[in-house]
Amino acid sequence: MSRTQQPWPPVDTEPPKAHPDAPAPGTDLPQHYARCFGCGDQQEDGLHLRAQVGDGHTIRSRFTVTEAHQGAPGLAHGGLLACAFDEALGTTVGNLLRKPAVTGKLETDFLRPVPVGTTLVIDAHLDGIAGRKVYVSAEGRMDTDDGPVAVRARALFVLVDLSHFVNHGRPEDLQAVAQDPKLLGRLPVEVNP
Ligand SMILES: CCCCCCCC/C=C\CCCCCCCC(=O)SCCNC(=O)CCNC(=O)[C@H](O)C(C)(C)COP(=O)(O)OP(=O)(O)OC[C@H]1O[C@@H](n2cnc3c(N)ncnc32)[C@H](O)[C@@H]1OP(=O)(O)O
Repeated sequence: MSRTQQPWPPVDTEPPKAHPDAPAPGTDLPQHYARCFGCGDQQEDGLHLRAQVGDGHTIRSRFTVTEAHQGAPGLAHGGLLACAFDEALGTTVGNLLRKPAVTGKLETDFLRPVPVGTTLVIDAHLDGIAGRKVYVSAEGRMDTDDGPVAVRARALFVLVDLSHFVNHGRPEDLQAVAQDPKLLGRLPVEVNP
């Protein structure tokens, strides 16, 4: 199978435009949900991604592979690497557009094995928007921002109304958030895509 990529974005898109209230370049982003496997501090073995806004529709995330994230001995599980990219890409869409969105499609290219102890530096970029469809891509480098690329990912996120989460989330978790809103980070200003 060839690694030749299809054109990206796969459809005609408008250039992305950050929301006027999007956090400025240099801003450290809070976790979006304390129980999120990707970023939450209440998930002991979660990925604990930390993200910072970059220039020009980008967000840089960092994720350190721990013993809990192994697939083969001493190496990161590919599914968890995909999870890290899902989080990094979703954070980019949510924070720059200030609108809720969910992953519709996520594809990953695993270029190098990633040993336990590695910190992946993941640079994600908003690529284009077509109606509710938001195209975003990222690459993850080993340990430093100029390290070798280990993983690349591309995703389609679909903008949704907040009712998506209210209608589909498990009631006890929604209730926990209602009782302790601090479980959620900064919510999007615009709730209607
Ligand atoms: C209270 C919290 C608020 C949060 C916001 C905070 C912001 C702060 C910052 C940061 C947070 C983010 C960090 C998290 C990161 C992790 C994100 C995840 O892991 S999300 C979980 C996994 N994903 C799902 O569970 C989706 C499950 N799927 C669905 O619910 C639906 O299928 C959905 C919403 C994706 C689409 O359903 P439809 O009925 O609304 O719309 P239709 O018409 O089907 O699709 C819309 C368009 O998208 C295309 N589309 C949809 N899925 C596609 C696919 N797989 N491939 C290609 N196109 C697809 C369709 O063809 C359509 O295109 P055409 O408008 O007709 O051109």
